[in-house]
Parts: sequence; C-alpha cells; structure tokens
Amino acid sequence: MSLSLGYYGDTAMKKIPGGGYDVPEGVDIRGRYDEEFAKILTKDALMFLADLQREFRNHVKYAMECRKEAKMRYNSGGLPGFDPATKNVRDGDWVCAEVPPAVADRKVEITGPVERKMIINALNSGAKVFMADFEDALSPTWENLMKGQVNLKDAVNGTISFEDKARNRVYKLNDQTAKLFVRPRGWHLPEAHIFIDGEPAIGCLVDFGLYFHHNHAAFRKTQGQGYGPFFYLPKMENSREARIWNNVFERAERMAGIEKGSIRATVLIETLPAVFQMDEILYELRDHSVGLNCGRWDYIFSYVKTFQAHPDRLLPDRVLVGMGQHFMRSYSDLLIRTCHRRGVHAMGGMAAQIPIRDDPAANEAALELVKKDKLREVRAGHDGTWAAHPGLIPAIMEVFNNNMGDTPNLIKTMKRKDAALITEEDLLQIPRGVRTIEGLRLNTRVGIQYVAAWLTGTGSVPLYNLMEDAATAEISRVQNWQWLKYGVELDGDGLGVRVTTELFGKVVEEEMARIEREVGRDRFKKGMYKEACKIFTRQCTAPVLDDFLTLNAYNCIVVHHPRGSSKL
Ligand SMILES: CC(=O)SCCNC(=O)CCNC(=O)[C@H](O)C(C)(C)COP(=O)(O)OP(=O)(O)OC[C@H]1O[C@@H](n2cnc3c(N)ncnc32)[C@H](O)[C@@H]1OP(=O)(O)O
Ligand SMILES: O=CC(=O)O
Ligand SMILES: [Mg+2]
Repeated sequence: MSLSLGYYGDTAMKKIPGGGYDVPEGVDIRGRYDEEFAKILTKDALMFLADLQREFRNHVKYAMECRKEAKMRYNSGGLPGFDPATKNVRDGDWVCAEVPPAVADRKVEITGPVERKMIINALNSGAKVFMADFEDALSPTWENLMKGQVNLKDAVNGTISFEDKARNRVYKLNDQTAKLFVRPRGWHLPEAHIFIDGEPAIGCLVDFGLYFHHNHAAFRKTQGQGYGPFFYLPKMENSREARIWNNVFERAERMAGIEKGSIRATVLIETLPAVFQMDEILYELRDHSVGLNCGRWDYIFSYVKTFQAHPDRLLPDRVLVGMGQHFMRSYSDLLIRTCHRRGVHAMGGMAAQIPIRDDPAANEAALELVKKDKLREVRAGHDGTWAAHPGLIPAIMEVFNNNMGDTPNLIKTMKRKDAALITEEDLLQIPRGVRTIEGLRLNTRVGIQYVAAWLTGTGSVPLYNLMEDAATAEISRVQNWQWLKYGVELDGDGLGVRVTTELFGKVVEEEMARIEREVGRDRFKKGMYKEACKIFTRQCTAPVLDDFLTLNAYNCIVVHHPRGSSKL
C-alpha cells in the first residue's frame, strides 16, 4: 500500500495539494476534481470526516481484528452462538426509544443505488421508505460516490430533477414521497480517494459523514418531523461494531447541536454471527434504533463464509437456499420476536424477482413468488419489507395492507413468544437440497457478469430475471469456492461428477462462451467480461477465501488523479 500524500509526479499536471479541493490539515483528495463534488467536499465537511476518522479509526481497527479472531475460531471448528457474557442483556427488560412518528409505517420499502433517476423513481414509487444504497447495490467508484452525495443533497432539498433527453422526459419529485434512509458501506471497506493522516478514509464514515453534514438540518425539517437523518447499517458481526455506530451518531449529534436520539438506524442482520447478537446490537443502539432487517442474501453468504472450514456444512444449489429452509425461517422468527420485545420494527428482506416485461406468464409466476414470500413475512409478524423494483410495490403493499389491517406496524400486537424457544441448533441447521452442475454453471455465469458490471460502475443488475447485487453475487462466489475446496460431488442431476479445478476450468470456458452469445459479440468485447472472469476465477480457486469480493476487486475501480498515480 502506498501512502504518498497529495503531490503527484506529473510536472505537466503541477502539484496540487488536496487534489484541487480546499482541504483541512491532514486530508488529501485523490479523486477527480469537479465543481459539483467541491460543493460536497467543503472544508467544513472534510473537517467533520477527519474528526470522525481520528476519533474512531482505532475502534474500527480493533473491531476488524476481532472479526479475524472470530474467523480463526470458526476455522478451528468453533461454532457461533449466544455469548454467555451478555446473557443479562438478552434477559433484561429494557426497550429501545419510541419509534419516530415519521417512520411508524414502513410497510413497503424500496431500495436502489444512489443514481439520480432511480432516486427520483424510488421516492415517487409509492413505497413508504426508500433506502438509498452505497452498499450492495452500488459499485463504489469515485464518480458514483460523489454524484450519489450530490443527488441525495438535491433529493433532501426537494430540488432533484433528471432529464432523459433520448426519451424527452423530465423526472421530478411528486408531492408525496417515500421517507429517505441511507445505507453507508460496511465497516470493512476503505475509501481510497480520500486520505486522512496518510491512510485511506473509512468508507462508511465518508458516506455517513458527508450525507449527515449536508442534510441533517433540512431532513429533520422537511422529512423527519424533527427526527433524522435515518440510516440502514450493513454487515455487522458483533455488537461492538454497533457501539461504534452509536458513538458516531452521538458525536454527529453533538457536532450539529441536535438532540441525542435524533439520528435513527435500522441494522441489517445479515451475518451469521450477528443473529446471536440481536439483543446486544439493539441495546447498544437503543437511543438510535428503528429496528432490524433480515438481510437474507448476505446472511446466506455469511453462512458459507463462517463455515468455510466445515465440510459437513456445505450448501445445496444457491436457488434452493430460500426462506423455507429451517435456519432461515428461525432467523426471521427470532428477529421478529427480538424487535417487538424491544419496541422496534422487524423488517423483512428482499425477494430477488423483478418484473419480466417480455413474457406475461413468467411475469405472473414471478409476481406470485414475490406475493407468497411477502405473505409469509407479514403472517410471521414482519412490520414491512423490501421491494427491488417499483413494479412490485402495489402487489406487496396489498399483501401487507390486507394482513395488517389499519395499524402502521405490528410492534405491539405480534409478540411471537413462541420464537423464544429458538435454539442455536435451529439457527445453524444445515440447509437441505441437492447440488448440481447447473448450480455450478449458474454461479459462474452470474458471478462473472456481476463482476463485469461492477467493474464498469454498476452495482445492481437484472440477470436471468432476477435482481443481482454484491450480496447475491457473493453467494455464487463462495459457493463455488467451497465446492472446489472440498471437491464436492454434484449428484443432484444424477451425474455424480466431482468439482475439480479441471471441471471448473471447463465450466468457466463454456459459460464465457454462453455469456458472449447472450450479450452479443460487440457488447462482450467492449465490456469487462474477460477481466471479470479472471477476478472471479481467481477468487473461486484461491487457497484462502477472500473475505469480500468487492474488497478484493476494489483496486480495479480506484482512479487516482492524475491518472496512474498510486492506488492502495
Ligand atoms: C441484497 C440486497 O442488498 S437488496 C438491496 C440492494 N439491491 C438493490 O437495491 C437493487 C434494486 N433494484 C435495481 O437496482 C433494479 O431494479 C435492477 C437493476 C434489478 C433492474 O433495473 P432495470 O433494469 O432498470 O429495470 P427496468 O428496466 O424494469 O426498470 C423500469 C423502470 O423502473 C426503474 N427502477 C427499477 N428498479 C428501481 C429501483 N429499485 N428504484 C427506483 N427505480 C427503479 C428504472 O429506473 C426504470 O425507470 P424508467 O422507466 O423511468 O426508465
Ligand atoms: O442487504 C441485504 C441482503 O439481503 O444482503
Ligand atoms: Mg446485504
């Protein structure tokens, strides 16, 4: 990792400290200069980021070390479980702060990247909430991140618009819009375009800090009825990580001179270790919480990752690991019980189906699957759920309205006392189902196409009529890795072949040919499929499993200015 600070070797470009931005002491911007970005990267905003980084960097480093230690324990045969040291928190009778009236009703939430047109479409979609995503749905290029901040600022100010010249269409906000939540990146991701004291900034503190700094006042006034801003917090593994967020929120509230508890956040339970920490996470964030959410796709990814050294816990084909599996149902039920016991929302997860425009019968079938999934969620006691696409909102809203009556949520009425009996064994139960060569092929085809999109700045894509993002692609990657590592037998289609490097090599070759046929030679040549194939193949065959696909591939999307100056 190169840590050279802000002076670039290209004499023609001149040395520009701070990359042309007006930076405070110790801060260096290595991303492209842009006048619009400079309105976000103001000296005051950067001072706030530097303050957060300096206050919390050691806590974050420690938390990441703890993740490594936990990984070593699981890799030596240990299993995640409830922590005896925090039994008093789980048994205690405490509740979280009252839910803010502005977000009492969260029946349907739409999610999407912080892209300008999508932000407008999502806010106008009829959903109660829009979660604007810097995480699973966004490829964190400098351009995406900074434009995302510009877009969010315009959205909060109500001035956002977008002109689609080709279609002669102008997009503007409706009078009634969804409430905005923002999901910063996970703790593990650095921001390599901003250096603070010689180190890359912590990605999520950049996302949070810039958004908070520029929008807290307007948001509380126009959207939050005195509360806010609102956040979603991803990929945590332990309540110590939630404690850092709580401290970040308190620091931000002090800086802004607003009341403690103004900022509210929903934590995604999307790692296997975190399911044993749900009470503890809510406890840490009890003044700032608005619930938990079942981040089902990362959760499946995390199951494989946590058990990477446990060949007795291999997953069946990815398509078979749904909410019907005992370990997934137990996770959702326990999340509902925990949230309602603590007085906050229990949010459901994302069905991956999206509308299929050119095939009415397939479209109807996809819609039925979504409705079935949402019916299961509301009957189980979820207060609301996620939609990947505006076209799904009316149907999902109808399912929730029909099953919830007039109440904005089920927090007080659906206690799920039965779920108190859920055990560690329930939460860890091995999913059932077969493994097939088609499963291996699909993982490969989807994984390569997703990485190709991500490398070119797109973080969520429609593939084979499903939404794919960083979380779903991770499942494909780690499942291939696991099957290769243990040379599993693919017996589900009666072929009984073992997964070897040779077989995988052949599958990669054939799937690349299929991708080329499907996307067309021209697009294939212009795209980054070959680079993606190299990255994905290396990751699937690596002797040691990479922690995150996006962390490993991050250097490929870092562009320092002037071009070619050193990266991470
Ligand atoms: C595991 C997790 O973390 S889930 C959460 C993270 N993932 C996501 O948020 C994915 C969200 N969904 C999406 O990104 C998109 O729906 C995709 C990429 C899957 C499909 O998008 P598209 O190919 O554009 O779909 P499609 O062509 O059907 O879109 C039709 C219209 O709906 C809009 N649209 C589609 N999805 C969304 C969305 N999630 N938010 C807002 N608008 C949307 C499109 O912009 C388009 O608008 P237009 O008619 O004005 O041009
Ligand atoms: O973030 C959501 C998930 O399912 O992962
Ligand atoms: Mg996720």
